[in-house]
Amino acid sequence: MTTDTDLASKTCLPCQGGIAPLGLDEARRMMGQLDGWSLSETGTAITRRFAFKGFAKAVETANLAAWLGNKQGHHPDIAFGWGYCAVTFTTHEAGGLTENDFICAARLDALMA
Ligand SMILES: C[C@H](O)[C@H](O)[C@H]1CNC2=NC(N)=NC(=O)C2=N1
Repeated sequence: MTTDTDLASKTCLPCQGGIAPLGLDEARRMMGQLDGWSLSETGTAITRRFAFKGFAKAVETANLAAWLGNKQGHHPDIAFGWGYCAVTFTTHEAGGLTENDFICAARLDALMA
């Protein structure tokens, strides 16, 4: 999809309070630009669960997601253990999803590809 490339080439804007989160319809529309991510039931977060055959890859992925978050100034919630790493993006300042979450998701996908 060409739109994936577009999202991954964007840079997160600093999050500020008072920003309205994307509505559920808009969030669903944005999901069309990502593969492998799932939208939370409330439409306020997106998660991708990476599966591996061991622990080292899970740790590597957690580190990569943390590095990306620091670089973009937009920080994911990360859970990992043997065989998996789950990365969740939401915009705390907005109380839901913003384009920043989709940018970081697309950037992580590009790094993992
Ligand atoms: C000032 C700074 O941009 C904000 O505190 C950032 C930092 N990282 C963040 N990360 C995420 N995931 N959501 C935020 O709202 C957020 N806010």
